Amino acid sequence: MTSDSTLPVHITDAAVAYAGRTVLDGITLDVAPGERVAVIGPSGAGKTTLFRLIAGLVKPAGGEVVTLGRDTRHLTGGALDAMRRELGFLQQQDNLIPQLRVVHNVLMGRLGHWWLPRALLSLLWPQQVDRALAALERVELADRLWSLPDELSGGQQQRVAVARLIVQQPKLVLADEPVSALDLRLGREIIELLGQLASHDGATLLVNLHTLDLLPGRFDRVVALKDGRLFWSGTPETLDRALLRELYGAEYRALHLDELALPA
Ligand SMILES: Nc1ncnc2c1ncn2[C@@H]1O[C@H](COP(=O)(O)OP(=O)(O)OP(=O)(O)O)[C@@H](O)[C@H]1O
Repeated sequence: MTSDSTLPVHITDAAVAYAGRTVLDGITLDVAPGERVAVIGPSGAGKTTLFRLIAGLVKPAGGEVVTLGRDTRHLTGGALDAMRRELGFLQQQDNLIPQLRVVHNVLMGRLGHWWLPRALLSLLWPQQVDRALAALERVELADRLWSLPDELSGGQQQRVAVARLIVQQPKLVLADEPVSALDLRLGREIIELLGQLASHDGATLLVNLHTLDLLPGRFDRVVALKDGRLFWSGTPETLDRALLRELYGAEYRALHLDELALPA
């Protein structure tokens, strides 16, 4: 049983250990429906592990993790599949299947909604092409319906991956460093498209973000992790330089955070 099963993410005092080494500890975090949350912190802080924990890919060594109303400690088989259907993933790269044309890659987002025969048929004869096209129009790639991923730039490939999320209609999107391989302008486009999944499609959004320039105006909340613990949480507007220095330590200069435009 859970104390609040209505939240997309409800984590209480969770810990994760890899081979006996604790990498997340004392994590308590609630995320509201439709909220856009950026997860930040230095390398090795535990950001990816937090996403894996929420997705049910790792089980908490202690505490409780409830994702989309389901306690991940007890999820197996069909219940796990059902939760994953409602979860959308976006990684830094390699989100697309290189052998499949854009239309098929986008329609992979429907796979979890289709019976197996329809899914197999779609690989030969794409089902719901109009749906793929509408999603590609939203990411301004309607003219690339029949391209192969290799024929697209890195930014275009990420936009196709966002189109796949649009057709999937996940309740919760976990985007793990989705713009780390892109320059600032292309990264901004992807973050804005992800934001529309929240504002237009009602999804809840968690983004592991290294590019802090993209925070203002695009996220409701920032959650900062350090050494496997929740270090700070607040709005992007309340982040200040002293806090970032303490959070990032030696990485502060290497990441050029002293050049970041901040209130103080
Ligand atoms: N499968 C694993 N087995 C053992 N240790 C792991 C594993 N995955 C991650 N770790 C360790 O857990 C800690 C947290 O890693 P994680 O990838 O979650 O950090 P992160 O904040 O996402 O880092 P980065 O920003 O560099 O990607 C690190 O010390 C890492 O070495």
